[in-house]
Amino acid sequence: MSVPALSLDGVSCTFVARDGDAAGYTAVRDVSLAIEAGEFVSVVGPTGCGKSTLLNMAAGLLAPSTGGVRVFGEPLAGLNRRAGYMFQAESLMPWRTALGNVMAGLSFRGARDADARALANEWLQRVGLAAFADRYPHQLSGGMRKRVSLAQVLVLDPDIILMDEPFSALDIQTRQLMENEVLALWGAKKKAVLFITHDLDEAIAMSDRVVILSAGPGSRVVGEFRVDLERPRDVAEVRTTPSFVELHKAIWDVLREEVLAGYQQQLAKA
Ligand SMILES: Nc1ncnc2c1ncn2[C@@H]1O[C@H](COP(=O)(O)OP(=O)(O)OP(=O)(O)O)[C@@H](O)[C@H]1O
Repeated sequence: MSVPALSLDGVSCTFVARDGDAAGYTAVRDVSLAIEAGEFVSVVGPTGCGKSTLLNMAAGLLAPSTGGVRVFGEPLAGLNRRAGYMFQAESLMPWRTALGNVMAGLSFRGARDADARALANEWLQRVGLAAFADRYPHQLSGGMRKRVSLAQVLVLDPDIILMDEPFSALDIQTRQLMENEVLALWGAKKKAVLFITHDLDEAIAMSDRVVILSAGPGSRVVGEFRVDLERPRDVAEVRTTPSFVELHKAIWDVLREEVLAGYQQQLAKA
């Protein structure tokens, strides 16, 4: 059997409470999830259930309180260096041009300037920004900045890509364009992807598998659905197919309960 690119093995994460509560707050409890090389997996769940916490553990930014993370079979200690991350927040360096931003990771890794420049230009071209290489982030649109971030991640050729609601700040049309671009790039050179979103349509349209987390505290996996929709997919078109609609209904049947539970908890906290 092949070794998964990424596996979370019975991970839990308890945050220490600031109010002196000795038990702290357990965001996720006993979650196991394996992503094969080349597989695109989305995790959905109600707001605040612990999706980002899972991703941060996979990135090595947060150590699990119990359980462990393995990367291609090796226990992860410290940062996950085989993974590239793309987060919801803007991550570009405002003092560097688009090209400078894409080159940065290569330079940090010790690449020769000319090589880094050539590869970064190649990636800017792939994400449709060849003509904008000299622009600074503030001179680019939100969608363009996301494209630069994408190039910044992919230029390093990571085996695993971790994405935390990367397009949630974009308008719907730009978002769909970006989703299609990600799928095209992923299809050309399949990597293991862990994609976090609260948008079920996006999760189904993009993924091979959708994993559902329960409402917190102590979120756990409450459902897992394989998405056998044909590829290549157009994220806007695929949503209108009967198989998509059927799958959406089946997943929503499970997710709805959790979303309602999460909402109730938020009201209780307020
Ligand atoms: N550093 C921290 N200290 C204490 N509690 C935290 C910390 N980080 C997250 N939490 C709590 O853990 C829970 C899970 O947070 P997380 O950000 O993983 O959820 P999420 O599912 O990604 O949320 P959203 O969908 O709103 O982005 C939340 O209740 C949050 O308040």
